[in-house]
Amino acid sequence: MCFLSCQLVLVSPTGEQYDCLLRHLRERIDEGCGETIYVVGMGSDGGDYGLDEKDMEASVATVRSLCEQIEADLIFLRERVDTGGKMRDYLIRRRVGEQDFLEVRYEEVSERVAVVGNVDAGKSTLLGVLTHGELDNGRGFARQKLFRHKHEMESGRTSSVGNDILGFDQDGEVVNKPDSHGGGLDWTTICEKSSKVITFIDLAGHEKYLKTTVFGMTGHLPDFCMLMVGSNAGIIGMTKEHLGLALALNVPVFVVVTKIDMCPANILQETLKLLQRLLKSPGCRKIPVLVQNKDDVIVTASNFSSERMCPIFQISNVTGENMELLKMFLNLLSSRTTYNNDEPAEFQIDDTYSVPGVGTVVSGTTLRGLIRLNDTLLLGPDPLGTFIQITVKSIHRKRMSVKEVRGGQTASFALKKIKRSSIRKGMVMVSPKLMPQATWEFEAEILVLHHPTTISPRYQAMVHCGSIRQTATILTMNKDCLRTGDKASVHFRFIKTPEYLHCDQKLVFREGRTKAVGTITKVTAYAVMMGIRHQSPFRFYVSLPSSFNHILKNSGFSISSPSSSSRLYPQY
Ligand SMILES: Nc1nc2c(ncn2[C@@H]2O[C@H](COP(=O)(O)OP(=O)(O)OP(=O)(O)O)[C@@H](O)[C@H]2O)c(=O)[nH]1
Repeated sequence: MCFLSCQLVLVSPTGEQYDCLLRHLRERIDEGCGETIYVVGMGSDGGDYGLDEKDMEASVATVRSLCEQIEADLIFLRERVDTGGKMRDYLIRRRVGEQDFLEVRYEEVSERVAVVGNVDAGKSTLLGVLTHGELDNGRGFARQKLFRHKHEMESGRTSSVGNDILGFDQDGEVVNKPDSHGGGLDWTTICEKSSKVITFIDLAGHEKYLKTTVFGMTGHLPDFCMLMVGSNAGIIGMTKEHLGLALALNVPVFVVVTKIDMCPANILQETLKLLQRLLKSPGCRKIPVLVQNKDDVIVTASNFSSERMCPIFQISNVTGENMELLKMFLNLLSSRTTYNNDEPAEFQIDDTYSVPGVGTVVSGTTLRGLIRLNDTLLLGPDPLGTFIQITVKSIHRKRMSVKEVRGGQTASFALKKIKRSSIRKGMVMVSPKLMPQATWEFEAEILVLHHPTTISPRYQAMVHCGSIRQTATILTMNKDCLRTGDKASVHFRFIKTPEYLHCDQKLVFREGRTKAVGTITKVTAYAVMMGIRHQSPFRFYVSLPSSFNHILKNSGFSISSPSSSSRLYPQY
């Protein structure tokens, strides 16, 4: 493999070398979830670089041929000339697959970006500008297109987790087109025309909605986090909380500083200085990079998820300044999470709907494995910890009917013969092979990010884990009490209903301004009534716990019922 480290490797490879290059490229594309940035004219160890015109042409021809073999597009990004000669950066992206079902295609390459930041930082406005292609007027014009709930429209605040998509074609151009009727976006057309789709998860900025934000960050599995800061307001309110949350959950963060059109130069510089200081602080340990041009975009995008680099963009939603750099970055963003389709399927539910004519619909994220139409899965746990068999009758993804969904993809499923009221957020649908068990108690290693006094046993707070959101009590811990900055191993117990949990899952533990993050280390199944209920009135339990009465009392058979209003079809 050492020949790969020579910059001349692509000029005229032998058959064996060509196969090796192909294997190497395939691996990189798989690692990058369908795309990679490829530098021509530089050895793989970065040591030798530079080619003359003739060798560059021959090398590009080889790369083009490699791309044809793996059915990928080769997109030119930039050329650099150094003393050693020329180097070129290309984006190589796998082409979209054709889906024969209902003749719709869906994109291969897709990233989820959580949008956070303080109230008025311009989150909804930027999403409106990006996804609807029209600049803002500084008085809330662009965000109008995004508001989903009436009360948000009235107060101008985002309170629900919203989703918007931005599609890029093969040439990196935005596919979303301004809508002349003022209505919503045509997701089907966007997905059909795109080789890459970004889904934005617009999370609330107001402290009042922190639980929605935490839920969005834990439950929606974002690949990246876009932290928005108003240049005139600076690092205020929830900015640090949101940054801390993203870092604690290991989600790579990039920063967008908005409103540069209305901010005096000295205030903008002050905001940038404080931001850089915060990012470099021991709590964050990031390398801030002010993105000024296309080269900065390519360098930061290439090193983003693997390195500690944190790009900072300075934009205006009103004049559109630097918007092209941000769009280019979004097009080049590539996550490193790989999913194995052979694993048994797991899907977490984060919302339920009643759709007239369709029935009960659940939406959420496929955590792993592949789910196909007509698959039989186990849905649960209910308050008694049981799971019921269900069959997947239809699948929607980004508002389109599809035949299957894979790990990392959001989707909604229509379920037959099941009431919406018997399903709640935090439930899962999993492959029967997993023999799922519900759990009341678990242990986690936690870090207290903030607590005004001390945390001790019997303390109760809300646990967010994936789409689970339930109060839990601390039963025991390996320290007498915990203060801000303390780490401990803590034993928790849910107060209302058992949940389906895994070791290694991240969790957020919060109540008011108290916040702790952690990782589940042990899941206790002793108090679980495990069984599979078929769609009949009969239940059977594999084991009865000693604390049976206690559990019944605690669960009260009451499932927290989802809000009664029948909403629109889920926007996945
Ligand atoms: N001049 C100027 N105004 C902007 C810019 N971006 C946003 N605004 C204005 O700032 C106000 C607040 O923007 P929003 O998008 O609602 O802020 P937000 O962060 O989504 O706020 P929440 O949804 O409440 O969390 C609106 O009136 C926008 O028109 C910008 O770049 N320049």
